[in-house]
Amino acid sequence: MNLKKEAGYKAAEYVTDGDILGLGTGSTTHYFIEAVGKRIADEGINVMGIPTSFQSLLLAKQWNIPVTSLEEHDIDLAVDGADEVDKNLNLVKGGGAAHTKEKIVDYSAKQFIVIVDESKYVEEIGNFPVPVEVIPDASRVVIQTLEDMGAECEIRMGERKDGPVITDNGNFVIDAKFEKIESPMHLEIDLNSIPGVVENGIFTQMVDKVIIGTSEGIKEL
Ligand SMILES: O=C[C@H](O)[C@H](O)[C@H](O)COP(=O)(O)O
Repeated sequence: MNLKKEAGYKAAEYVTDGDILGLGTGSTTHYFIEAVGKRIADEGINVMGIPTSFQSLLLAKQWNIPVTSLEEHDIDLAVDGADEVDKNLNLVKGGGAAHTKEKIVDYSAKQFIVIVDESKYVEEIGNFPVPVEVIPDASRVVIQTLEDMGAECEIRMGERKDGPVITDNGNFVIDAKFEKIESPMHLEIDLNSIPGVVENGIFTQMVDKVIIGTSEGIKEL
């Protein structure tokens, strides 16, 4: 069973005619976008998408989902994946370096649904290093500050691209591994107060529902 696909297709059932959708990024959201595209083709529902990355923009175009922007519309429903989810609905996101636009879109939506397979559901977040998007010129001093906060840091490197990953916004990503995240809410705020940090991948607010694809079927939190 493809658990990411199960979760993505389940989330598409929550889409209603006329919705403005936030389109998350990643291999799970891929299936949500596909399922919405199929509903447009099969049922003729009338929706528009606001992409969170070039990846989701291209997928929306592939599935004939009309795209718009936050300049034009508010979002009714955002659907997005996650790298970790805990029982308090705290998330770590940004494994694909898309967390900055994702947070803007997801936090502004009237409803925010997270879709994951069961491997992402954890007791508490923090095993997955926290992605921190930084202005490139600030990366050395941001790393110093993060290390002072107890994190082990790496600038994320490209694959099939020499040098650092460059985000859709033209920045670097530092992956910061904390031994333990005592308070996700405070860490989310504290990281964003470091000069040079654009956004971090901890999401502690706004999640309305988590859809988990498990080998025993869909579970919803
Ligand atoms: O930057 C990427 C996003 O936050 C993704 O939503 C997250 O990494 C989960 O991706 P996937 O569904 O591919 O595991």
